[in-house]
Amino acid sequence: MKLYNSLTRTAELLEKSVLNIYSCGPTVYNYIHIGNARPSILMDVLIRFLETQNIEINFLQNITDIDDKIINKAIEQNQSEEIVSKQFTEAYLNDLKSLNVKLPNKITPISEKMPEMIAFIQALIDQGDAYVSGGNVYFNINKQKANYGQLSGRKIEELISGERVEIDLNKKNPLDFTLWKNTDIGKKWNSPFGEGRPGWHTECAVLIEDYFKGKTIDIHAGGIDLKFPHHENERIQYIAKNKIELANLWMHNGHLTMSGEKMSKSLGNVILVKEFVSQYNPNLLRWIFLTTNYKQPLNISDDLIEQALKFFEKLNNLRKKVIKEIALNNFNLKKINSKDSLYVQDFFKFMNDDLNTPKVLSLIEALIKNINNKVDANDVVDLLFILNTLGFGNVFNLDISKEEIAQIKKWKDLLDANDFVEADKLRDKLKTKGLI
Ligand SMILES: Nc1ncnc2c1ncn2[C@@H]1O[C@H](COP(=O)(O)OP(=O)(O)OP(=O)(O)O)[C@@H](O)[C@H]1O
Ligand SMILES: [Zn+2]
Repeated sequence: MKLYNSLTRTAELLEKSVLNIYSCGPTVYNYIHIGNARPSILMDVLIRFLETQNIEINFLQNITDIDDKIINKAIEQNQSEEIVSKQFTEAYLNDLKSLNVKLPNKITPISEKMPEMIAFIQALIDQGDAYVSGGNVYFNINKQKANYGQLSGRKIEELISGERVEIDLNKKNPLDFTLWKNTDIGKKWNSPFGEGRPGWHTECAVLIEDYFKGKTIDIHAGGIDLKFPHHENERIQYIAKNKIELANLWMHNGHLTMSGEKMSKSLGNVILVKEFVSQYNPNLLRWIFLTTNYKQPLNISDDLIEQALKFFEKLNNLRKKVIKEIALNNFNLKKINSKDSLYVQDFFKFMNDDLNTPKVLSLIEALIKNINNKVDANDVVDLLFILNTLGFGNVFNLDISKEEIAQIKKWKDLLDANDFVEADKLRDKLKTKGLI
């Protein structure tokens, strides 16, 4: 398949049978919002799709369980940092489950890798790629000028004059970033360079090095806001330490916005995942994300939610229609053609084209229309396959027991015999079960 690589700014062919993937996980100081769910659902769709082609996936994600935001929350709640991070790690995993997102192969809280972090930073100091100053350890950008800025596509001079860089007299170069932070508050670890905590960029780089044994991974994913400085700084440390690229391909999803502004905890314009799923079927969010290419920004609105509701209503009506065919006309879900149909071929073509999900949704619409015209086993099986691959769970569930078939038949007989009172009673029962 072809995927867009933020590093080379081209769509590149992905042709391996085993893929090592990393995605930056949440900082666990709060519940996640539906914007945070965009990278999770994106990776879920990508991985489910790759798995249909028997590609083996090794997917690692971190949990940032040490951070200033967690410390502040712990102080605010008068609780330990461990309790706060444990509470929100569990909430995060629950939210993923509620969205039918398959968990990564490995989820590692960064606090579990402290000796590895310290060894990594020490190695960078030993080789002159990092230095101790004012109790902190900084990465030495001057030594890596040739590689720095490649991911974000910015020149060092531009970055230095940029307003995002804070002036710090401890630094040799204003772009030098913190690998180890000497701090007064929060949990601290002992290290040869003093008590403190690792910086966020180092955490991801070390986890990747540790889990993937210092190799170049295939895909590194995360939201576009992480491209600079976070991913740039992850990458440069890895290059300095291991003399190889961190990732062959960098994948960045666009932001979910609300009224045109990035959905963000700090701005407060958030819909939490747990709020969303208590109000709507979680599949709505997945559908909403698929309406737009993952690289583009996506604005959530009442109108879009309305469109999603309509789509699932249509799908549910179709499901009932097929169930009726199964119960009353002995419709059999066996595929007649063993070869991939044109629909499935198109599905692969669109997905292979950098996950062109808007086109996939149009394809689903066409398939639904076709089945509505004539309930055909090949079409129904194709629709099931496509919905399943996209991770829509059992939204198009056609399972029906013999007993339920008998009840639908009986309802039909009662109607034919004009026994409307009994027919209505049975109809209510079948309706509650979502069968008609
Ligand atoms: N509005 C958004 N749309 C899409 N992805 C987002 C959005 N906000 C955050 N992300 C992504 O969610 C993932 C988790 O990030 P993280 O926990 O750092 O969120 P965050 O940046 O703290 O959120 P916020 O900006 O709301 O405080 C990252 O990959 C990040 O890029
Ligand atoms: Zn990261």
